[in-house]
Amino acid sequence: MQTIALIAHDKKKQEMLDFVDHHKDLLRHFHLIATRTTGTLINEHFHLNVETMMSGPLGGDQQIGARVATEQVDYVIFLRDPLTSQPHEPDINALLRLCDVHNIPLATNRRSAHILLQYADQKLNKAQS
Ligand SMILES: O=C(CO)COP(=O)(O)O
Repeated sequence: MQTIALIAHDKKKQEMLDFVDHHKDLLRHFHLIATRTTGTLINEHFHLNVETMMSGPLGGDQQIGARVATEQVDYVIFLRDPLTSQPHEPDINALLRLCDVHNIPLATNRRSAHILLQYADQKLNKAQS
């Protein structure tokens, strides 16, 4: 099963919930991992069995980065808040960098996340046919 990492900054959490609601039938076919608050919220609303790491500011981005570095993540959806400075900015940048190092598809806003999931859906259907 392929793995998708889902991460949202605080001001993007509702957007992430709306996004997951829209795509939940597809997301059920993936192993989902997330930073703690994001993943807990998704689990409370949709029972998608998201595996949670630590919260972003406490090292969750780094934990997901470690999974990216060890090729255990296939896609990353990170709804970032570009208008609020984050205390753990270096961790965020490290995660984005690792996605580029390992050539992992990364979407950092909702529209690109939709496109990413359309692609993931096509790949899934191809693999199943
Ligand atoms: O801060 C985050 C990503 O940088 C998200 O962490 P939480 O999901 O724990 O809020």
